[in-house]
Amino acid sequence: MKVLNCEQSKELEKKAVDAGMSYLELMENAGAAAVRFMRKKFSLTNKKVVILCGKGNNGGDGFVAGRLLSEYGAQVSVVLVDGYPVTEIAKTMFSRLSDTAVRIVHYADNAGTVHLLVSGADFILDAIYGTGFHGSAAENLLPLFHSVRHSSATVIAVDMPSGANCETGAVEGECIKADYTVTFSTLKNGHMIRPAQEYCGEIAVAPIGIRSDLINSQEHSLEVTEQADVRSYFTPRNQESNKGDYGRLLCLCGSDGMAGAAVMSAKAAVRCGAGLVNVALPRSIYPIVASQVIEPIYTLLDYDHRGNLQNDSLTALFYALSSASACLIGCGLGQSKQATELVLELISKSQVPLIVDADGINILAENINILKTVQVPVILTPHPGEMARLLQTSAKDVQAHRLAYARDFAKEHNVILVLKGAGTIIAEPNGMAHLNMTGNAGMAKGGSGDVLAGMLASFAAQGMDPVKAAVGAVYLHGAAGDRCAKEFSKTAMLPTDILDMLPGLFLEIEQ
Ligand SMILES: NC(=O)C1=CN([C@@H]2O[C@H](COP(=O)(O)OP(=O)(O)OC[C@H]3O[C@@H](n4cnc5c(N)ncnc54)[C@H](O)[C@@H]3O)[C@@H](O)[C@H]2O)[C@@H](O)CC1
Ligand SMILES: [K+]
Repeated sequence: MKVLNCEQSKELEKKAVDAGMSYLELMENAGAAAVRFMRKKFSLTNKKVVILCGKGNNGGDGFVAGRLLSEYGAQVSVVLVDGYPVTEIAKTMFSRLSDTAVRIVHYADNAGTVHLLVSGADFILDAIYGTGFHGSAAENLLPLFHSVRHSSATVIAVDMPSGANCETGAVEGECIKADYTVTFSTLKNGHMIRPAQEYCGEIAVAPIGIRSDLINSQEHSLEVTEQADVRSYFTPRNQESNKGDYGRLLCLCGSDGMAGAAVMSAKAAVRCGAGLVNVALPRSIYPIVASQVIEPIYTLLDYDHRGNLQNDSLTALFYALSSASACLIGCGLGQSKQATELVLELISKSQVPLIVDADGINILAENINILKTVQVPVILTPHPGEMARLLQTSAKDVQAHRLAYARDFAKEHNVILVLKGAGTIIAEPNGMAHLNMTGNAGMAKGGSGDVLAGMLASFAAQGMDPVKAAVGAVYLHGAAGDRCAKEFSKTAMLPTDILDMLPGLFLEIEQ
């Protein structure tokens, strides 16, 4: 599903105007769309509706809604929160209120009255700020925001909850917490990115008369993954095929004390259809891993008494790499000197897509320039803490700028960056980003990331385009996690339960 940023949204409106619509018509349709949404959901006759209007075009939509709601029998008060409108179209819409029963109140002169109206309202329509808002809400409005927060009215935000940045999803000060947000033509960044997303409530995308061919052809740089997208990434397995047709995945995963990561990533890779999985691991953990997952083959790594990898192990590892179609590095690998050397060797020598997770990322963070020399697709799957290490900042800072940081990193280092966490972002080097909405807090447990890495690497090994492999794996991993939460609860579900939900998901995809 397409998501537009503010500039793209303005571009789309301009195209509609070039194609014959007027801005006034767009505003009339926007206000009418908000009212249509309300009428569909609620009975409005004699209901008290307070419409908070800013001085920009978002306020203009509010004036339109006020006029129409009044025609439909609601008792409407329009509050001018910041004085009279300043744009020509909003001024026109304001003037059209003069022959109606709508009561107009200036917040600056009648704050007490406005607080009473808000606290007694059945519905509050928030048309203070829309896509034109940046920074934090004006200080003098904070008591009003406070009243709205404490009112029992149903709050409907027009286009965007006021106080949220539509472009970045940031909420820097007070913000209206809406029960519903009615937006126009397409979703915008702020509806999908936290923390703004949390203020939107249920989001409805309403048409405002812009032709669908203009919407479809509008350039965009963010997409929310849908099941239909993911389904299209898979082709049915050919009846005549054999294991050689489904790729060979080499996994350099696991170390003393972290055998489970190797088990989970390898199991996930096998579950997701790879023809052959080869796990390279220290001989010391082989019995544990192989007893838990028997489908892979194993390349055993032997170390001499000084802890250096023996030559024949290195030869075996590079032989495995030469026949692999993708290589997963890092789950439970540790950050020993030997692991570091191996990771850097594999990254610099690989001729096939590389998936770098967990300790592989930590090692990369110390040697980031190696990415300049890599010619193959590289997919990094950091959680916010690992991303913070890559960027030498804090996880909190990463979380506050998820989309921007993921995008910038992917561009700068020419990698596919999978920034995990609620609302995982997959950023491509060309600026395109994909947002994932599946998954839940029950997945916030050690091991979930190993499962994801194995899934992603499995798809890449089978020849799926690396971006699709990342987008598809993230979506299915979250969808499987959602099924686990339903069946086992968020508290009790295990990362390995995610693996058990994959067959059901693939059955649906294969239909
Ligand atoms: N452009 C169009 O053709 C359409 C626009 N529409 C509406 O227009 C909105 C965008 O309108 P605008 O671009 O006029 O912007 P907004 O109405 O969203 O807000 C801009 C106003 O808020 C003020 N403002 C911004 N940040 C502020 C801050 N931190 N503190 C105090 N004041 C601040 C600005 O000075 C400006 O007056 C959309 O969200 C949508 O609701 C709709 O009518 C559909 C058609
Ligand atoms: K608004």
